[in-house]
Amino acid sequence: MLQTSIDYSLYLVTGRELLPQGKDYLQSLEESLEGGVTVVQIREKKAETAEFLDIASKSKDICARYNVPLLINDRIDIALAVGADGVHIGQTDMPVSIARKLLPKDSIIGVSCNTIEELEMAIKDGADYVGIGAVYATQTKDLVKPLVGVRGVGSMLRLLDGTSIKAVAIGGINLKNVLRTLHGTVSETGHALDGIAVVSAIVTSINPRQAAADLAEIIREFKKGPSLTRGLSISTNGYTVDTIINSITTLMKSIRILNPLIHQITNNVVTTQSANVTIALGASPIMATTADEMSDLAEICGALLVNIGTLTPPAYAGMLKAGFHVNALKKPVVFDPVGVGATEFRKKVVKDLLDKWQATVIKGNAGELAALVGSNEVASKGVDTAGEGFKDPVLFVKTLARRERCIIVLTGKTDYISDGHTCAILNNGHQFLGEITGSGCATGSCIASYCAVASLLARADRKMGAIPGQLVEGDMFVAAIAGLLVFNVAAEFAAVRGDVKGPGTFFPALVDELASLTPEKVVRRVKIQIV
Ligand SMILES: Cc1ncc(COP(=O)(O)OP(=O)(O)O)c(N)n1
Ligand SMILES: Cc1ncsc1CCOP(=O)(O)O
Repeated sequence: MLQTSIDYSLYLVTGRELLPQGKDYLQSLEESLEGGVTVVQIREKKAETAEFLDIASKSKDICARYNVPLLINDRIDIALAVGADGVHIGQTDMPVSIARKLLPKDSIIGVSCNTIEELEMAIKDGADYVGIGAVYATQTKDLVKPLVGVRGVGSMLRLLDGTSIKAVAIGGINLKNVLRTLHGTVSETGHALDGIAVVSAIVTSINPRQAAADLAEIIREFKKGPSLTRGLSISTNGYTVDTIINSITTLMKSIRILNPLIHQITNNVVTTQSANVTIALGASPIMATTADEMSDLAEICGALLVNIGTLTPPAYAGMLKAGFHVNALKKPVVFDPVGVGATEFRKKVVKDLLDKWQATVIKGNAGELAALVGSNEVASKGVDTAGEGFKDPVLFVKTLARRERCIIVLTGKTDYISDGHTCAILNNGHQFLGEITGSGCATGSCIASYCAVASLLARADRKMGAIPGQLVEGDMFVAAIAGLLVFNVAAEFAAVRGDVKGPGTFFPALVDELASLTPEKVVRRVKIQIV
């Protein structure tokens, strides 16, 4: 089989010990191939040589009928004996150079990689493909190395730019997280995985044909969708102020009709304010933190907001579950890493959350976003930015959006929003917003509310941006701008009201203005620049 013709999309690693009771191994393999598995690796950790040989030989015959390459885990001798298409070798197995000498010309050699250093070595050694992992926790193998996480995979994929080496990710990947994994692992340079390797997601199924078909469809749709290169915005022709304003007008009108439910796991300083702001916009808040209810809430909400302002271990457990379920249902997740730079615990939690689920929008001030990327260009004081902001905020948000595969909102006197390609610069708002607590958190509620509307509209009308292979459907870039703009313009109207004497009377007036704000009033005051 020609190396170039190999499709790594859905790579099955076998695991006979995981078969459902009564399910025959060869039957399961054949059904998996019917469902769309494109590469098979026989992984037999406990079989004696004779048994391994028998299984490999029978598996080879079945794979040949489907024209699917068969690889052998670890054992060069078995690969040679059954005429397999190649081998998969781990870091402590046979070196690639020796395997290459022993195997026939054009054999495929895959290498497991857990770190950048291992990947660099695999490239140097001339591997044909790499298996990067484990991405997530898995029950299938006792892991001795740290989890790579989706963002870790993305930073490794960059190294494959300009090479012909293919890459699959492995470890804990299943139907619920496969799209999130494909989306989140795309590198800053746009390098995507060639495929996904799974054991339990197919082998444990009583219907492996269906399990494989479901995975294969998601992978296929992702690969052909523009989300591969565009991330979470939908315009391929570029945005203009007019197109953005038109879309915001639609979102503002639709929110009062659709009244989306916004699930908010937020901090206990701002819960009531954020809920009231959400209602004033025309959406419905539900403020719930308990892990046990996250799966049900994901089904009924239009979007999720996760705000770590007053982080507690139970809320953290809820956040992990909520984002996972919301990702699986392709709904938006807005993430507000409040005060991430303040403590090591917050830093650890933020890294973990972003590795476990994909944020649609990350919103933060300069201090928070600097801490998120580990930069000391901007300092924080608790939850606030200290001193000057970024030297080049436009470049910063564009780069971070590409790295995190989401929309980045950098808040401050001037707000910067980017999808990694375009940046919107907003200059609305009022100084009172900086004199009350929770205005930043409430902005997160506004962004989540409009993200929900954009996603619901897209699902209802394919023309509004629904793309099957995309992690979240609808234009999240415009939705994020809408959230900021509506909140900040309402603040401008509230601040000049006769009944507003200062920050204390400002907040109720702000809620009133949000409740009565029209698209026409927003259009009149908008100060936006697109770069
Ligand atoms: C595609 C793929 N990637 C990684 C592995 C893991 O291989 P290894 O590190 O050799 O561990 P074992 O599978 O031998 O336990 C793999 N098998 N396949
Ligand atoms: C073989 C292997 N190597 C790293 S994780 C893993 C097991 C993957 O199994 P599953 O897909 O069931 O998590």
